[in-house]
Amino acid sequence: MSGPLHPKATEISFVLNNGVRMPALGLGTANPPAEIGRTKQAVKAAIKAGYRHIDTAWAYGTEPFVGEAIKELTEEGVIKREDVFITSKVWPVLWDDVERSLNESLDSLGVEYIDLLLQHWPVCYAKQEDPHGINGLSRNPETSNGEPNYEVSGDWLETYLQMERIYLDPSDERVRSIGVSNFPEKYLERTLLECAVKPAVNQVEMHPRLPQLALKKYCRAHNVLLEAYSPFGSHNAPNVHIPLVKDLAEKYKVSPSVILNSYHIRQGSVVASRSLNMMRIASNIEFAPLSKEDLDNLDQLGVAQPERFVNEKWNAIVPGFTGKGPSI
Ligand SMILES: NC(=O)C1=CN([C@@H]2O[C@H](COP(=O)(O)OP(=O)(O)OC[C@H]3O[C@@H](n4cnc5c(N)ncnc54)[C@H](OP(=O)(O)O)[C@@H]3O)[C@@H](O)[C@H]2O)C=CC1
Ligand SMILES: O=C1O[C@H](CO)[C@@H](O)[C@@H]1O
Repeated sequence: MSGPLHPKATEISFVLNNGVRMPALGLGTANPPAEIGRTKQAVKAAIKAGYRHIDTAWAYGTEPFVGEAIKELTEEGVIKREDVFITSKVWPVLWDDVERSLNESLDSLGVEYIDLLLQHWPVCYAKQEDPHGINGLSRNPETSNGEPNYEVSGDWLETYLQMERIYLDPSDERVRSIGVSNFPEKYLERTLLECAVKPAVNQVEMHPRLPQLALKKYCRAHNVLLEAYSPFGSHNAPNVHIPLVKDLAEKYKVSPSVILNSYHIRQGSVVASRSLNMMRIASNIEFAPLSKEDLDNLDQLGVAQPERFVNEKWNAIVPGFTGKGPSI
């Protein structure tokens, strides 16, 4: 008899604070612009490999491809719509127009509802027409001197308040859960104080080089499920080369990326990781039952010197952000 059997990452799910069940492992789709055309095949391969959670966003430009993949697999009888958990997000240019963002996402995805709508960032961007942007809007609008063009009179909480009104309307079935992304503790605190619906999820950059220990403690205490993004360190996956990660991959006989996904799932967090490579999508479904000591050792990697891989120009203005922003 071989060692104790444990589930694959794709067989693990968590129950959100509103009772909705969310698969622990999501396929990320923030693909580089040149690779966006590969999204459909990656989503189809992931679902055939067992993934039941796809992470996308209004801002990625990949929603139509995610939708095509789900439509084709539904027509082939591989899945039904209700088998797949779809997350999308409201980008800062539509901070004050959640209706538009949600309707454009539903239209692009070709679905009647999404399972989790997130406020992408607690930031208000100005709207600037851009025929080469997302649905006619510039994704990262800039002023004439090349600075980010913020809507300085905007209150970032307005986005979540609009999401909450949609979520609480009993006649509106477009969204099953609402949450936030890139909210440091202070922002969560204000949201919990001023809003009626507690965010189900806070999706943040999180990995051994950015363990987010304080935020993890806060979210746990307030029953907000933490979801890790960029677990591999984003483009080119720098985290797969961390010596401790490679040692643990040897120990548990899995790939380093499975260690990086399991690091979150083992601690009760959801994780969204991306791959366009069919072999890696298939092997990333594995799970390693990391020990408490393994987890603590991985956490320590980022305590002394946190490293953030996803840097937006506004990292510097979102207080409470850990790690370096482009201008810090
Ligand atoms: N809310 C937010 O603000 C953000 C959300 N996200 C979400 O999180 C998802 C994941 O984060 P993301 O930044 O995309 O990057 P990840 O940390 O998931 O890393 C993606 C990279 O890892 C590589 N990779 C995947 N599997 C392996 C493997 N087994 N071995 C070696 N390399 C591997 C991929 O290359 P290859 O394709 O060749 O396998 C790709 O280059 C995003 O796609 C998005 O959905 C991301 C950033 C911000
Ligand atoms: O969700 C997101 O993805 C990109 C980085 O891949 C980032 O700009 C945004 O927050």
